[in-house]
Amino acid sequence: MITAAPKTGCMRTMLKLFFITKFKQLCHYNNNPMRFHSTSYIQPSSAKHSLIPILDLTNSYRFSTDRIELAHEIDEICKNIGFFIITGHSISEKIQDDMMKVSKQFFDLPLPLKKEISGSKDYPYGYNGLNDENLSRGYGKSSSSSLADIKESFSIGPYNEDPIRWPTKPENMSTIWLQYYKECERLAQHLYNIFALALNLDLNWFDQKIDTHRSALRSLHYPSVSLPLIDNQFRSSVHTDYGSFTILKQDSIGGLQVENRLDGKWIDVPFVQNSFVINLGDLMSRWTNDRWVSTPHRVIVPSQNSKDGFSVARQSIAYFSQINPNEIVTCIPTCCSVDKPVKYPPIKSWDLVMEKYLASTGKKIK
Ligand SMILES: O=C(O)CCC(=O)C(=O)O
Ligand SMILES: [Fe+2]
Repeated sequence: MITAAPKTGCMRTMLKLFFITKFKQLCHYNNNPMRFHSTSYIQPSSAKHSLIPILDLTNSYRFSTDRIELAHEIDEICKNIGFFIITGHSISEKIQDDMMKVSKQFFDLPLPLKKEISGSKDYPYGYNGLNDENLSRGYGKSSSSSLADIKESFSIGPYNEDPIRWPTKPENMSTIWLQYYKECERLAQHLYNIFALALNLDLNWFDQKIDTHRSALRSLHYPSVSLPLIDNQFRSSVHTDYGSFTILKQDSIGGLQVENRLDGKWIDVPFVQNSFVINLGDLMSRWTNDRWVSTPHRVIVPSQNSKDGFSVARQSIAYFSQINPNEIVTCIPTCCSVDKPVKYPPIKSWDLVMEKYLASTGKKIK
């Protein structure tokens, strides 16, 4: 339960907000709009849709007033762009580096070894090769690409459900992946707590919805290819993520872009050392009755990162946070009212996710 802050705490928070607002105004006029927390206080409305805010979580782990303040900021961001970058998240750089390294070793293996574990309708994880996926097919809008994404990936599901199918090499893959998965699980729990506050719910409202979650961890490799690409071909074609939200680690190569919903222009997601990109998925948007948005994004080959007519390879790691597979997704109580009637019929969370997954892998086209 959230308890009301004592009056002195209230005063302190108000004063703090006042000074933060003033500080942010200064930052803004110094042409540095990216490095502060909120989008809500000073930016013109178009900026709410065209900046990827950077949030430092450090104090939100320690002080409830900071958690509440952060929750307000996150609510604004999730209403407008649904993407933000977090620092101060408590996942060590060593664990992140190990995960990148072991994934690279896997992708460097000969194709038959990588294909030992392939995904199917019954096991939607394992290896997906260069022609296996077109994310925009699941997205199904006119801006979709008809060409496969130029990427390969390896994914796992939860460690406490069916046994995970591991490749035979590299040997330490399972240890490092499980460690990374569990760190993301912890970070996701913290984010759910903040999301609950942002939606005016009890801090622990999401706990029972995620205690048997079926989140997936996926490592992505975008190989070096000769340029120029065929028109309309992408490393990851335009899509929205399917589930609750994504915790993404990207390397410094660049190329991840988010669509500005107001003018359709593409916004680059900057690389920030030791950070994660958080973006909402379709399930969260539906669950909140569209109070929060699941924003289209894609990965292009950035022109500044090519060498001798070839693109430089890129790597990323995505943890797709899902809720319990049997949870019925129906409007979160604080997101619907007489003025905001429920928009969507109830649906089982796993059905929602699988529908899109199968469409993007061509196993079932919508
Ligand atoms: O690799 C990235 O930066 C983003 C990948 C992505 O959006 C996805 O797999 O859903
Ligand atoms: Fe995505």
